[in-house]
Amino acid sequence: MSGDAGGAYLDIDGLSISLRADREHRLLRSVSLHVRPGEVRGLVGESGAGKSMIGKTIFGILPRAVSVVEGQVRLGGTDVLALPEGRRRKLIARTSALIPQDPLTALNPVRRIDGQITDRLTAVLGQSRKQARQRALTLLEEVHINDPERVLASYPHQLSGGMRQRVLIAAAFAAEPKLIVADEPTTALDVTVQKQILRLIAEMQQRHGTALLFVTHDLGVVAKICQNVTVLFGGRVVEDTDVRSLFAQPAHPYTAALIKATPRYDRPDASLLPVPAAVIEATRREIAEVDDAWMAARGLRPARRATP
Ligand SMILES: Nc1ncnc2c1ncn2[C@@H]1O[C@H](COP(=O)(O)OP(=O)(O)OP(=O)(O)O)[C@@H](O)[C@H]1O
Repeated sequence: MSGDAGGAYLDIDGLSISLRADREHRLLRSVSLHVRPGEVRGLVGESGAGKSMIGKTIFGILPRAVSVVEGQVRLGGTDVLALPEGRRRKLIARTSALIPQDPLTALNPVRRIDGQITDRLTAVLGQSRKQARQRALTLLEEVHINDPERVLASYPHQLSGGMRQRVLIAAAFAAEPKLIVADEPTTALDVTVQKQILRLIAEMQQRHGTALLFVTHDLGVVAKICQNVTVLFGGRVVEDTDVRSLFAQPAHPYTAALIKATPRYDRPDASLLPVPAAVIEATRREIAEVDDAWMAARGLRPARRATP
């Protein structure tokens, strides 16, 4: 495992979250993860691994049923979990942005695109409406929208899925955030549009030098745009490495199996092997042991053998 925190903008250290109703059942298990300015880090795992919970913790939007048990989430050195609600919101608005999975639900259906980009600029950067509108036009050009005036005047339903995602990418970069979390941003799009959007996110990230945490279940996407990767299983980090090493020498058997289960763009005919049940079982056992040690260290009762 690498996990070098030096110079990172986002530092997550020992983060555990659990259900309020059962604090010993952790959904995230002592997760540590770091993203430096200019770095693209993939956060990979199958459905239910806890990827979205990490993003939700950073943005302070965890579901009510869930709470943080321990750990730190630092943005530029400030622990957001230790801040009072108002200050936390301000810090996050000033420094961080989310590119969500589903562009349609992320946009307000009854407002024109204009206000949905410019609000952030007036509120966060204190720009006048006129300045904000000019900046919005420039941003839409940056995301390769040819007729930005028309798009600013449109309602979300008047745009295609790909166009809506371009608008959200423009909105995410609008206030020059230090950190962007992209939460499966291409899942809702068809394959050709996915490729364009992926390329666009990479291009914008490089131009702006942003720290980017790219959440995905697809190792193929990781190979394309990430430098480093954190692999989650059952809310626990099983591997944290650079992308080249991940594919050349996966350290964890689960990661090795996941690679074999991932379609390759360069070898579309290669056969795919599902992750073997034995690997999943062994990884679950490993996590159960970690849970036992975690509970013992806190003087809690010996663990039930719950599956992660
Ligand atoms: N609102 C909620 N209340 C309680 N538990 C939840 C809630 N949402 C998710 N969970 C649980 O938290 C765990 C992690 O879920 P999370 O959505 O972070 O996974 P994920 O890796 O993002 O999956 P996906 O790729 O399907 O979005 C799962 O066990 C899930 O059942």
